[in-house]
Amino acid sequence: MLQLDALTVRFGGLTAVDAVTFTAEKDEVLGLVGPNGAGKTTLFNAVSGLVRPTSGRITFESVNLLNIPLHRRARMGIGRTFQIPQPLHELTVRENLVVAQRFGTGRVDEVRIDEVLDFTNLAGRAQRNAATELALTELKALEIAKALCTDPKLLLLDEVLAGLETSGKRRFMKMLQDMHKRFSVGILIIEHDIETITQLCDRVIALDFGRLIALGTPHEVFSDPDVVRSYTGAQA
Ligand SMILES: Nc1ncnc2c1ncn2[C@@H]1O[C@H](COP(=O)(O)OP(=O)(O)OP(=O)(O)O)[C@@H](O)[C@H]1O
Repeated sequence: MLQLDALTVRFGGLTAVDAVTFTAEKDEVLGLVGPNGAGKTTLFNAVSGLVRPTSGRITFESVNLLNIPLHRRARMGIGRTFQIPQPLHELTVRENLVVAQRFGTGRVDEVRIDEVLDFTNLAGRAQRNAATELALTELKALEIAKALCTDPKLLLLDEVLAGLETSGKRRFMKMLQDMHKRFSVGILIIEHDIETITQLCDRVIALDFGRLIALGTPHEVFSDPDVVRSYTGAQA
């Protein structure tokens, strides 16, 4: 579904993503790991259209994304969440979903919004102010809900589980697994926690200094000497 061929993003002299090649399929949950600064968010930005690649190619369902702007990528089915939840201030939870859906699809589908509110356990909070009246777990659920409203085929999730305590994290992981099946949405997820990635993902990509250093099952990747070294080095 999504294919990256030698994708490279440079910021001046810094190569944030360095000739990365891989394919993500609709029926899988794919993890993206690597130490801080490895290039994970930049890769997401290139796929969603926030950053223009320096070289290489990104195709989605065989369409070259190079000259396709952000909103059209959303309409093609590429959804994303941000590391720091970004609700629209002054608006309720439901209004946030309406805005996100209109941007991502060009229309408003109240039935879909109700279904998504229900699925993300936000139905009881629909009339609350999204910026000031939600707990962290609810804010993160809203990020997922905003993306789900746009009927995505592929969701890019940027550290959606970060900051949650154990039980919240467990509930959220279950929601992501259910979402993958119920809405037939492929998932590409950035996450630091090895246990979470191992439980959630079919395959994992490890980046280090922008380069893809391992790709395989969680077990294969987390036992790869280069990955162990990159994680140990990062902690040291
Ligand atoms: N707009 C930008 N301009 C210049 N440098 C940038 C820009 N965005 C990211 N970088 C740099 O590119 C490199 C990769 O950053 P990126 O945020 O993609 O890493 P990451 O793996 O997502 O890190 P983290 O886990 O901390 O979120 C870093 O060295 C970062 O400082």
